[in-house]
Amino acid sequence: MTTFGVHSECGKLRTVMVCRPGLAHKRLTPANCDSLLFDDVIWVERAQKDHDYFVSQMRARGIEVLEAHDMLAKVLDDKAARAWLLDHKVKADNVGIGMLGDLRSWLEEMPSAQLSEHMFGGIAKSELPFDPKGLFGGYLDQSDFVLPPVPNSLFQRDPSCWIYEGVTVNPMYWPARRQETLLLEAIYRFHPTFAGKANIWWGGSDKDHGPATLEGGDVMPIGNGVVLIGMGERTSPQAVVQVAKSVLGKKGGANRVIACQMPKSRAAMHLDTVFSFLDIDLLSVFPDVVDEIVCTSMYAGDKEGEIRFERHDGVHISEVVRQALNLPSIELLKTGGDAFQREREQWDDGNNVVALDRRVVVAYDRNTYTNKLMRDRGVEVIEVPASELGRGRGGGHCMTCPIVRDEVKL
Ligand SMILES: NC(=O)NCCC[C@H](N)C(=O)O
Repeated sequence: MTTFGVHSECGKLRTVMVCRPGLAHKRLTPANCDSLLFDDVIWVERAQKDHDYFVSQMRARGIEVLEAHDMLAKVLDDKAARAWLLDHKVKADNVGIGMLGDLRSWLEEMPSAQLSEHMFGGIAKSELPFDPKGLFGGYLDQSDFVLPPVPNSLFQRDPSCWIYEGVTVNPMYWPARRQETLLLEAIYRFHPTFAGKANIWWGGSDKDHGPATLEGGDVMPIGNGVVLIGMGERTSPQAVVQVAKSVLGKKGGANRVIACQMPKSRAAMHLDTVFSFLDIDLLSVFPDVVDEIVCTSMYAGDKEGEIRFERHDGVHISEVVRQALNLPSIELLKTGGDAFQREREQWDDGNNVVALDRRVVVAYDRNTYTNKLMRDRGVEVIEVPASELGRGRGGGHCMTCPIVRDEVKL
C-alpha cells in the first residue's frame, strides 16, 4: 500500500496534484471573472503552455505529478463512482426539477474525459443537447450556466490538503469555490490510487459546514508533528478547532496545531500568500502582514477530545516556528525591492513559492527582486511565466497539492 503523507513544507516533494487550465478558464469573461475570483480573463492556450512547463520542471526532478481532470476522468469510468458524483451534482438544489432527468441521462452516457472536463468547466445552456424544461431552464439565457465552472481548481492547494498521513477535504469560503470540494472528494473516495487508502481527517461535501471553512493555502504541516493553520479571509476558527481535534494525538496525525491569526484582506487571503518555506530554517515572508500574525498553539488535552490552548501574544510567528521545530535559528527572506516593489511582488505571489526540495523552489518570473534575494541566499529558483497563470492570484504554492513529501531530518 502506498503511504501518502506530507511531513514538511520543504523536504523532498515526491507526489503532487495539479489542475491544468482548461474549459473553466475559457468561460471567464469580463462580466463574470470578479465573481469567479479572477482579476481578469486569461489567454488560455498560453496559460496551458506555461502550466505544462511548470509540470515538466517538476517531472524532470522525478516528482510524480497527478492531474485533477485525468484523475476525475478515471473515477468516472466506474459506474458507481459516476452515479455518486452525479447524485451530488445533478440535484434539484443545483439545476431545478424540470431538467433533472434529461440532464442526468445525458451525463450518464458522456465519455469520462468529456464529463470530467465539464465537471471542472461547467455546462452552459447552449451546450445542452435537449431543450431544458422547467422554470430554471426557461430562466437561463443561452450563455448562462446550468452548472457553473470552477476555474480556481487551478489552485489545487486549497480544496484538499494533506496533514501528515491524512487529508482534509475542505469546505471553501466563497460560493465560487464550494463545488471544488465534491470533485476532490470523488477522487479520494473512488480513484484506484486512493480508494480505501486515503484517510480523510475532516471535511467533505455531504454536510453543510456553515461558517466552519478551511482552505489548504492556510494549512502547513511543517514537521516535528506541528501544523500551522492561517486564519484570515478564508479559514475560520470554527474549522481550525475541528481540524485540530481530528488530527491531534492521532496515528499519522499531529501533536501541535498552531492557529495563525492574520489580518483579513484579499492580498493575504491565505497564509501561503505571505509566508512560505524555502528551507526548514529559511522563510519567505511579506513582513507587513506576517509581523501582525498572532499565534495560538493547540495540544491534545488530558481527556479524549479536549484541547489545551496556549497563546503566544507578542511572539513573532517565526520565533514560534523556530521553537516548535527545535531549530537553533531561523532566517527571514523578506519580499524584495522598495516599498512599491514589495507590495507589487507580494500581490504577484513573490512569497508564494513551492519548494521541490530544500532550497529548490518554483517562483513566478516577474518577481525579479524577491527571486534575486532568494538566489543570493543560495536558493535554486526555477522560474515559471506569470503573465497568464498569475491572473487568478496564486503562485506555485497555490497551484500544487503535495501528497507525498519527506520530512526534513535535522
Ligand atoms: N493558496 C492560495 O493562495 N490560493 C490562491 C487562490 C486564488 C483564487 N483566485 C481564490 O481567490 O481563491
